[in-house]
Amino acid sequence: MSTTATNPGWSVICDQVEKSFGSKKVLTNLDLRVPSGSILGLLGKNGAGKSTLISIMTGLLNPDSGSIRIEGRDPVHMPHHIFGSLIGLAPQDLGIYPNLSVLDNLRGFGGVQGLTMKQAKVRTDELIALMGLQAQAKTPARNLSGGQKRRLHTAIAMLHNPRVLFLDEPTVGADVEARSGILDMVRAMASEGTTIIYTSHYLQEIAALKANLAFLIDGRISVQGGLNEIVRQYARASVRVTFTAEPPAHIPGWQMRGKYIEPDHPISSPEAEIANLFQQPQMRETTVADISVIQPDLESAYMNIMGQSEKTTTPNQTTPAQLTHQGS
Ligand SMILES: Nc1ncnc2c1ncn2[C@@H]1O[C@H](COP(=O)(O)OP(=O)(O)OP(=O)(O)O)[C@@H](O)[C@H]1O
Repeated sequence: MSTTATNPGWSVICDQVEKSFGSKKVLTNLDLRVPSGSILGLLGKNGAGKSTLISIMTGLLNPDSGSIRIEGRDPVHMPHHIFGSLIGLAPQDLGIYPNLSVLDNLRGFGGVQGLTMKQAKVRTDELIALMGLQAQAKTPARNLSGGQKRRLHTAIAMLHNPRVLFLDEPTVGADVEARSGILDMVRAMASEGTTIIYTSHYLQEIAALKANLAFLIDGRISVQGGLNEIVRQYARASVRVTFTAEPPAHIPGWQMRGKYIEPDHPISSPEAEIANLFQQPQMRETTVADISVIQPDLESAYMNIMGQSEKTTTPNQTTPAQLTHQGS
């Protein structure tokens, strides 16, 4: 069956996926759809099940139940050669040969992934330039810095230009420069039409990639949508009023945080909150050092989404509204 005939527009489809380790249920009734050619930021707390889900989507782990399609095919039963050409995976643990140079790692893995020697050479040169590792091309991988190793590891998953690329925390341990190099590589792959599933705890990276977002909470994708859509729906503006000395005694609707106070509730108009604050009698005896308006952003949305999930007692009831996949 052709991909387009069965799943027009979807690179990844997970339906009702369940996975437990012993008595521990990690994924439960998980549904996920990822449009072809998009970048998905898969977000969730430590231990939420992101790596487990990636292992299932890449056929390394069997689900207990449910169905998975990658480009219309079941990853578990896919012939090895087709699987290899469709999927690229950079897991969290580094997979490079320490005694081989950067060049030989890339050319060697290129051969394993079915590239001809000529293709492997061309692609290796491209990736070395993209990674900014020209000066280290002949350096044994064991002598690279942590961030350089991480770049090499990520590049290996990209060698064969897979249709779907899974990157599990690709910037862990990377410094600012290495991180920027990895983001450039991801953008380059996305611009070629590769679908990318990207996990990270660095929200700024997800924002910089303009990725769509999926929040894995209590074993399922509880919220999914475009970046702007998520920020619009879940992030809140706030205001922060800092005092030169001690903040005033308790003001209803505000909470103290050291030398500053901020509203203890979601606000719709920062200006109205500030005007209201200055009408309070407690404010007469104080000297204000600074008033800042905090704009709604992904971090605020993340905290609100996670906060909502903590207030629920039953899994599968995490948010009142579930967003669609589109938009950014
Ligand atoms: N092979 C395994 N055997 C038993 N438990 C496992 C196994 N693999 C994962 N787990 C458990 O499943 C849960 C989900 O782990 P997973 O690594 O998928 O989370 P994660 O969201 O990727 O976390 P992190 O952000 O810390 O990388 C954790 O409680 C983990 O201990």
